Amino acid sequence: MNTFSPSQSPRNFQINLHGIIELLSGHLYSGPQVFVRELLQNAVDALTARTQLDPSWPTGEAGRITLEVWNPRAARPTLVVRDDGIGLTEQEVHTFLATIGLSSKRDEANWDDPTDFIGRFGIGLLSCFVVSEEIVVITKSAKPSPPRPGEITPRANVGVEWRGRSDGTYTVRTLDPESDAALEIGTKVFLTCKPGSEEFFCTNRLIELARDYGSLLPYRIEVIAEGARERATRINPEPPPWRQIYARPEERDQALLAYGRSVFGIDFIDVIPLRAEAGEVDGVAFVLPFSPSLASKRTHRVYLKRMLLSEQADNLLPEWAFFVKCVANANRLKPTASRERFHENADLANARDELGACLKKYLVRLANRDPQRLRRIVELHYLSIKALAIRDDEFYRLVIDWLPFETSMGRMTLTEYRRREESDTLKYVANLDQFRQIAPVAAAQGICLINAAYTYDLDLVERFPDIVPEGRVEAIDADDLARSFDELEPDELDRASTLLDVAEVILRPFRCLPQVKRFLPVEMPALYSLSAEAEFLRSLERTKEVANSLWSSVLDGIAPGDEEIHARLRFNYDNPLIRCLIELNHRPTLEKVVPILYVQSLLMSHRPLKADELALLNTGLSDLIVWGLEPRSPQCSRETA
Ligand SMILES: Nc1ncnc2c1ncn2[C@@H]1O[C@H](COP(=O)(O)OP(=O)(O)OP(=O)(O)O)[C@@H](O)[C@H]1O
Repeated sequence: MNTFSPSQSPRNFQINLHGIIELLSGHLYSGPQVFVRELLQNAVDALTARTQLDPSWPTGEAGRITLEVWNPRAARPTLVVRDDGIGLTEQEVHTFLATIGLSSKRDEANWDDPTDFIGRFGIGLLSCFVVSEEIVVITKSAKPSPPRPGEITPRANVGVEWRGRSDGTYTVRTLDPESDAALEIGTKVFLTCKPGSEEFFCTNRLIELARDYGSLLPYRIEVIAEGARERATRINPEPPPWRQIYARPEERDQALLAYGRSVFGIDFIDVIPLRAEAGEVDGVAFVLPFSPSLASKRTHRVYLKRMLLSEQADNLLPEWAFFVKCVANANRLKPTASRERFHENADLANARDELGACLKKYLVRLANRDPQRLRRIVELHYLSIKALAIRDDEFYRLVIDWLPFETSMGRMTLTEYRRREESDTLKYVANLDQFRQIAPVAAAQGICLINAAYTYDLDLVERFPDIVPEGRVEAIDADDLARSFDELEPDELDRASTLLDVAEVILRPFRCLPQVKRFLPVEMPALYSLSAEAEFLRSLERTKEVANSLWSSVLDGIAPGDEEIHARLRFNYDNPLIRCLIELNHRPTLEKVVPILYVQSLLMSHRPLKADELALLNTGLSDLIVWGLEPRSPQCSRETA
C-alpha cells in the first residue's frame, strides 16, 4: 500500500529562464522587435514616475529618452537606451529586476485598478534576452535611500549596476564613487547583439521601430547615430494629429486624411472623430473608399497610453463598424499580456459602445447636413449600415429608405421600391433559391419582390412594420404568385384535359397536382411550387435518403401524415412547347415528356432531386432518346398560335 509522508516545509518553484524566453518570443510576442517597445515603455514609465515624485519636474531638456548603437560595424554592436526617469534603488533592483512577474507599476492590493503606467506584468524586460545574452542596467534613483539603522537622515543614492544573463543568473554591484559621481539620475540599459539579431542593432532599423511604437509618446525620444549626437533623429516631434489645433475644420480634415494615407496607404473618403469616456479613448476613424468583404478582418492601429499596442487590433470598435479603419489611443484600458490587443472586459465593452455612438452620430449628422455624402457612403458600405440599423431602431428609421435591396426588378432602394409599388407593403422572399425561381415570373408580371435572403435583409424587412408606422410586409412564395395567373377558357381547358390526365397519373407518386394556367414569361413551360408544410416534408424525405437507419427511424416519427400534402406543377398554356403538346394530344408522347418537364421545373426551383426523381429523369431521358430515334415519331407542328 502506498503511504504519503506528510508534507514538509514549503519550497519555492524554480524557473527555467530559457523556457520562459522561448515562451515569450515564440508564443506571446509577435516578433523579436518587441524588445524596443518594452524598453521604450520602461523608459516612459520611469519618466512618468519621476513626474509623480516631483510634479515640478521635468524642466528644460530633462525628460528625455535616447537610443544609440555603439560600434554598429563591429561583430557584436551594443544598444544603449537611456532615460532620466526615476531610476531604481539598490533594494528595488533586487526586488523588481530579479523577480519575474513583479512590477513596481501596479498596486498589488488592487490589481485591476488602472494606473498611469504602461507596464504592469513584470515580464517585459525579459524580451531583451531574445536579442542579447546579457542585459546590463546601470541606474540611479531619484528617491533618497532610507536611513541606515541608527541614523535618521536618508542617504543619497548611489549608482547600481545589475547584470542579468539568459542562463538565469544575475549580479548586482554598487558603483565606485568616481563612476557614481559621473552618473546622473535615471537608467541606462545595455544590450549586446546576439548572432542573428544584427538587424535590430542598426540605426536605421531602430529609427523605424522607435517610430512605429513611439511616435505618439509624450516624452522626447531620439535615436542617435554613432558619433553624431548633434544629428539625433527625433522620433515624436508632435502630439497625435487628432489632438492638434487647426485654424479651420477643412484644414483639420485635410491634415487627418493625409495622416490616414500615411498610416494605412489608403485615400479615405472622410474622417470621424472618436472619443469615449470609458477607457479614456480618443482618436479618429477613416471611412474606407471601398467596401471590404464581410470576412476581412477589421484591423485598427491602437495605442495604449500613447504606446503602439497593435496595428492589427480588432476589438476596439463594434463589429458592425467595418466601413472604417481607426487610429486611437486609450489611457485606461488594459492590454493582454502579449500587449497586442485590449483585454476584453466591461471597460472595453463600454468604450466600444461609446465609439459606436460616435460613428452613428456622424452618419446621423450626414443625413441632416450632407445627404449626398451619406448616399455615397451608403452605396459603398450598405452592409455595415444595415448591420447597425438592425441593432438600433432610431438609426433604422433614419436610413431604411436609403438602403439598397435586390428585387425581381433589379437593385433599388426602399424609397424607389415604395415609389414604384405605390405602396408601403414590402413583398419579399426569404429564401434565395425560391427568389431565383420566382423572380423571373414576378418580373414578367410586373411584380416587384425583395430578395430578403442576404445577410441582414430578412431582419430589416421583417422589422419594417415595427418601426415604420404605415409599413407592412408580405412573404411571397410561388403559390402566392400563382394566384395571379390567368385561368383558361372552358374550351382551352377541354383541350388540355389529356395533358392533365397523363400528368396526374405520373405525378401522383410525387404528391404533385398538375394544373394548366396562363402566365408570363411565356418562355417558362411550367412552375413548380410547394406549400411550407410540403417543403418541410420534402426536405425530411431527402434527409432520410442520406441518413443512417437509426436517424431515418427518428425522422419517420417526425413526418406528418402526408396524404393531402401537395406540390403543384402549373403548365403554362402560353408556352410554345406546352401548347404544342396540348395540340398534339398524343398520350404516348405526353407520357415521355411530362416526367422531363416535371424534373426540369424542379431543377428550375433550385431544389435538390430525391432518388425517385433522379430515376424519373434517367428513365425519362433514355425513353425520350429511344423514342426520338424511332422512324415513326409523330411530328409536332411548330405552329402553336
Ligand atoms: N528604465 C527603467 N527605469 C526604472 N525602472 C525600470 C526601468 N526598466 C525596468 N524597470 C523596473 O523593472 C521592473 C520590471 O520591468 P519589466 O519591463 O520586466 O516589467 P514591467 O514594465 O513592470 O511590466 P510589463 O511586463 O507589463 O512591461 C519594472 O516594474 C520597473 O520597476
